[in-house]
Amino acid sequence: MDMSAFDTLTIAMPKGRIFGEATELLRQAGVPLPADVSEDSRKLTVSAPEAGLSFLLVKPVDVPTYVEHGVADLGVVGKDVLLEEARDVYELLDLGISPCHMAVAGLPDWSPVLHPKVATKYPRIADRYFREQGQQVEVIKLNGSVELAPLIGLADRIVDIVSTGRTLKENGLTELEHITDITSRLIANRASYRLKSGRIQDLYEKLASVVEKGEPV
Ligand SMILES: Nc1ncnc2c1ncn2[C@@H]1O[C@H](COP(=O)(O)OP(=O)(O)OP(=O)(O)O)[C@@H](O)[C@H]1O
Ligand SMILES: O=P(O)(O)OC[C@H]1O[C@H](OP(=O)(O)OP(=O)(O)O)[C@H](O)[C@@H]1O
Repeated sequence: MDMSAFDTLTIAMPKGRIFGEATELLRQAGVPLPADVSEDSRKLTVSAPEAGLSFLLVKPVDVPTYVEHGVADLGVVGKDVLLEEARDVYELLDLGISPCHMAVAGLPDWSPVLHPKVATKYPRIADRYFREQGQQVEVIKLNGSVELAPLIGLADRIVDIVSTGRTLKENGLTELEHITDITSRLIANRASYRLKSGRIQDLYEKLASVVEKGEPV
């Protein structure tokens, strides 16, 4: 039996790094994911009407936008994106997947300057971090290959994600300060959270129980 649009839950899924772990977690929680909710698929929206579910396959940084505007009821997204985008959404659950951390890094022989230049994909996080440290910096926004900046004199330091540490190591950089730990989160649209509370609560509980068991996804 197909459910009405009112009962359908739309979930914004991040393509890329988080995707595999996120879909595996949903499967473990008993969510029937259609075969074309897959990294190989070029489809951007997939529905499973019999389960009352619909999936949007989107860029990770856009997940909070879809959820804030209510075109998705729920989303899966990294805490880094939530901190950077500062969207008006509920953060429901730490899914514990795709762990990494945000750090300040630089050349090992870096010596302090009064107003360092900081290159980053995360200008808000960097701004807030250095403000809290009482340090004035000039933030330079980049969209990738951030580790290059100190090597070629574009910046004195970087703020970026560290996971294995391989990118820092291979570029001769060293981690200077740990800013915050990052994992992926389940987020919800504020109105959906009230209007679809039964379905959202049901999925929340199933996911929370999988996360609590802590089995590798
Ligand atoms: N080593 C890592 N580097 C970057 N993000 C990581 C890492 N490990 C886990 N993550 C998580 O994965 C998310 C980024 O995923 P992904 O790299 O697919 O997206 P993206 O940054 O939009 O990709 P792109 O590099 O194409 O711009 C981050 O928001 C973060 O929460
Ligand atoms: O500690 P590691 O395991 O090396 O992972 C960290 C690196 O991975 C990410 O870059 P990404 O691969 O997304 O490329 P980008 O330079 O295009 O952002 C991140 O921005 C770091 O550069």
